[in-house]
Amino acid sequence: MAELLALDGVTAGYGEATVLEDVSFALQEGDSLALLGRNGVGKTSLLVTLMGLTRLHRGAIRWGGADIARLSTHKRARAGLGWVPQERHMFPSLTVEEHLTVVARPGPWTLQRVYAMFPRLQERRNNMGNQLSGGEQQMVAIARALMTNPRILLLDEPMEGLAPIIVQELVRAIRKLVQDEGMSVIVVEQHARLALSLTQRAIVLDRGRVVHDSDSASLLADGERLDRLVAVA
Ligand SMILES: Nc1ncnc2c1ncn2[C@@H]1O[C@H](COP(=O)(O)OP(=O)(O)OP(=O)(O)O)[C@@H](O)[C@H]1O
Repeated sequence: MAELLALDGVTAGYGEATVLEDVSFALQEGDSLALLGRNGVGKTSLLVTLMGLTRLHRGAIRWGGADIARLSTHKRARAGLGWVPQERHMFPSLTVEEHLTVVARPGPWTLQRVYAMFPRLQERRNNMGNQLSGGEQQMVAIARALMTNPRILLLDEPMEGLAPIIVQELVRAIRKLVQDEGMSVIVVEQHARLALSLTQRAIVLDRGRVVHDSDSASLLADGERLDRLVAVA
């Protein structure tokens, strides 16, 4: 299958400060990646770098084979990078349905299909952004990214701060996206075991460097190693 995304020796950061060091990996269409590591190791910065919001000091980022280093965030989104940032950016004066329709672009993901993925959003479609629970906001954030018809979803700690029952609902939806719909995803998650159970491949960062790269199942099976890599010291 064709290469979707490739990072080649990416060193990036904020201004002169370097936060990511020599990060390399490649994903094919339909791949799912768990991006793990302790707090502050650079996971969010990696997603932000893919969106062009850090300074790329060295290395290359290829998207569908083309170098995207000079593309604006907006153009990267239009090119199919579906970013779901940690802050969910709800608009208090828009309904759920308006959140979804204003960003819609042609493609297989329609309002109907997104509602089938998140039935709760269909029930809440006339609610305003500020009348939603944290879990519902997270669903809107993912659904909104789907409405742009992305080729990959970049999910930044989608389960953070959510009640267990909502986490279950979200996990079911993400699993469906990955396994049944073949959606490419990168999931940043503090709940490492959960992220590993959702994905095929896992990368662990430590102080901005890749310190582990394997299939998710084998890291999940090696609990001792996993704890060593991601547990809070
Ligand atoms: N906008 C910014 N400007 C300067 N430094 C930043 C900025 N955002 C993050 N950093 C620094 O970059 C480093 C990596 O942070 P990042 O948020 O990417 O880590 P993370 O692994 O996602 O952590 P967490 O799980 O806590 O979100 C940290 O040292 C952080 O202080």
